[in-house]
Amino acid sequence: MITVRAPATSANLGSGFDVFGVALDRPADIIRVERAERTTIEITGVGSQYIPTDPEKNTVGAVVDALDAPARIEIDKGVRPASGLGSSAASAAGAAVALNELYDRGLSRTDLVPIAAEGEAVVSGTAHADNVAPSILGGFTIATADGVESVDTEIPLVACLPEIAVSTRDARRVVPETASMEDLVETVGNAATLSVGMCQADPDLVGRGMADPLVTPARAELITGYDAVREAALDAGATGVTVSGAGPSMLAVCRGPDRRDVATAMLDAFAAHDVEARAYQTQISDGATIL
Ligand SMILES: Nc1ncnc2c1ncn2[C@@H]1O[C@H](COP(=O)(O)OP(=O)(O)OP(=O)(O)O)[C@@H](O)[C@H]1O
Ligand SMILES: N[C@@H](CCO)C(=O)O
Repeated sequence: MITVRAPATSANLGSGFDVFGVALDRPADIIRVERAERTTIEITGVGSQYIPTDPEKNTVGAVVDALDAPARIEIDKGVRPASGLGSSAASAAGAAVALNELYDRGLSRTDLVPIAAEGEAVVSGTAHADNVAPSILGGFTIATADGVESVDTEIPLVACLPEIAVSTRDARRVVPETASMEDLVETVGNAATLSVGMCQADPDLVGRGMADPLVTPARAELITGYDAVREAALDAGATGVTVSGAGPSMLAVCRGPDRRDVATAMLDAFAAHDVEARAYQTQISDGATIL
């Protein structure tokens, strides 16, 4: 049996829609695989009742097919589904790493990224790699049609998950189909600033570079209390706040000493809107680990 811990991730980071992602040091999914004639999936853990065990409908099923690696698969969910924390991707990423090892396929971590991304197509309709890339490779990742780059870096984060359900499929429907040249220029500048900030492990630059006039405003409307939570986090010292992935989680970048205050401020602001939430005081981390 092979066991893999695959971390939660936060995609987009505002200015990098469908491109940027980071691995979080918690929460994580645990994936166990052993060879079998026919693929079966058992799921335990947070939100497991909402996740299909049919391999045709679970993200790990597409990975099994791509690697031609039938297995008995146990998924212990640490990452709540429809959270904006890469729940569907964590399972796909963990399965890709585990099945590659189990069947001795010899693929590199980079090779596994497009394979795990096939799982994302099962749930959201597109094989976007911005969650599976950081869950497999760790760090800050830039996933484009031409491949994936990753940067090891250290940035303190707060990921705040409200008890609101937003599916990636629904959140993709509100993404504008066109953009003005003015907004594109602003976004390119912000994305470049963010990338430099990641390379320099500078929370100020990363926070500034997360600003996004294109996708985030439409998605923020799906999150009750978004503006108040964002303001509260900034007042408590966050250097930038945005929607995590497709939401409903919100991601705040901060300096290490401010992380606890930022988490408390975000929770209090959600509570003021009668929304229960939990906050992960976290940081950018390594990718999937074989235990
Ligand atoms: N192994 C899996 N783990 C989690 N969700 C899964 C899995 N397989 C299928 N799903 C389905 O995927 C959907 C959750 O994926 P979705 O992309 O909406 O959320 P997310 O991965 O938490 O968000 P994001 O990609 O924005 O970070 C749910 O409908 C769930 O049933
Ligand atoms: N880039 C994806 C991430 C969520 O799966 C989106 O925002 O729709």
